Amino acid sequence: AKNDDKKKSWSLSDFDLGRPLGKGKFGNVYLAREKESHYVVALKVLFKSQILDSEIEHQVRREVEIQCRLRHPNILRMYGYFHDEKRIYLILEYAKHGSMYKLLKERERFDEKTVAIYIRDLTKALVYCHAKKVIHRDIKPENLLIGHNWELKIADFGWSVHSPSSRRMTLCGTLDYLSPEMIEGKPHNYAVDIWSLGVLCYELLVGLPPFDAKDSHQTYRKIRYVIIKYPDFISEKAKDLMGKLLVINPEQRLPLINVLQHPWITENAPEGAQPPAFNPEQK
Ligand SMILES: Cc1cc(Cn2cc(-c3c(Cl)cnc4nc(-c5cn(C)nc5C)[nH]c34)cn2)no1
Repeated sequence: AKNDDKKKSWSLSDFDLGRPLGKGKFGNVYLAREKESHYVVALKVLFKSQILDSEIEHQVRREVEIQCRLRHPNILRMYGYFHDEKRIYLILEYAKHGSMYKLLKERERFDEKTVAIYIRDLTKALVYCHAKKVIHRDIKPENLLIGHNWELKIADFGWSVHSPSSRRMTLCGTLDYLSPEMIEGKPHNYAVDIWSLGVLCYELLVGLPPFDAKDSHQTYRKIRYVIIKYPDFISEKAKDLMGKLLVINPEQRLPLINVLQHPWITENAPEGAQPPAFNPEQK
């Protein structure tokens, strides 16, 4: 029923609502099923009052306009949106296996072949975004969901912008993924996503982000001087790739296209290699 979800203007009565999937500051995400097709979606419900109060209306508008335009297997689809008097509803793809954040907590860390597959797929999604002049700016386990075939999907484009941008962002949430130029409020571009790809690679391999520290000042300092310790179980090739992504000068970071040709990726995540399935009982 591809074409009619273009023409159709949706409303809440088109859906049976299911359990809450996640709660956020501005609203919640519910499992939902479209009544006619029985198609299962994730319905993100945002309160207009909260949005207007917090002046993040432009952010929500941008999230919608950006995510509706992006079509990629490793980017969570937005099928449409609608609103009623009090709320805005975003009709999103349902990611069957939840967030990378939860999976990482459950498994502590992943083996190098699994991480290389995730990084390969995330890099392809970012190459696609950058080709459409979109920088995500908020790549971290909380914003990555796991689909039906255990494939990674970038979600939550609430922080994405069109490059270049120097929009001041209230530093809410973890600092661990911020690049040096964002910390210093300098104009930033696509290269911030290359930096956060390096941070994510480390966290998936080690189980902790590379600049983890007891307080934010220590984290700032570690980021600004790129102070990283690699555990001895990390391979030389993995360290080589992260060392080429976590570079202070944005221009000197390894371009995403070259990430796909790096030996650690080509040897651990050859074309066609799929992410492993993690069954809940498998501990
Ligand atoms: C508000 C608010 C909360 C969030 C974070 N968030 C995203 C989801 C979510 C989405 Cl958008 C799509 N598919 C999902 N699948 C799950 C899920 C599946 N399992 C087995 N467990 C969970 C959880 N969550 C999904 C939920 N919360 N963004 O804005």
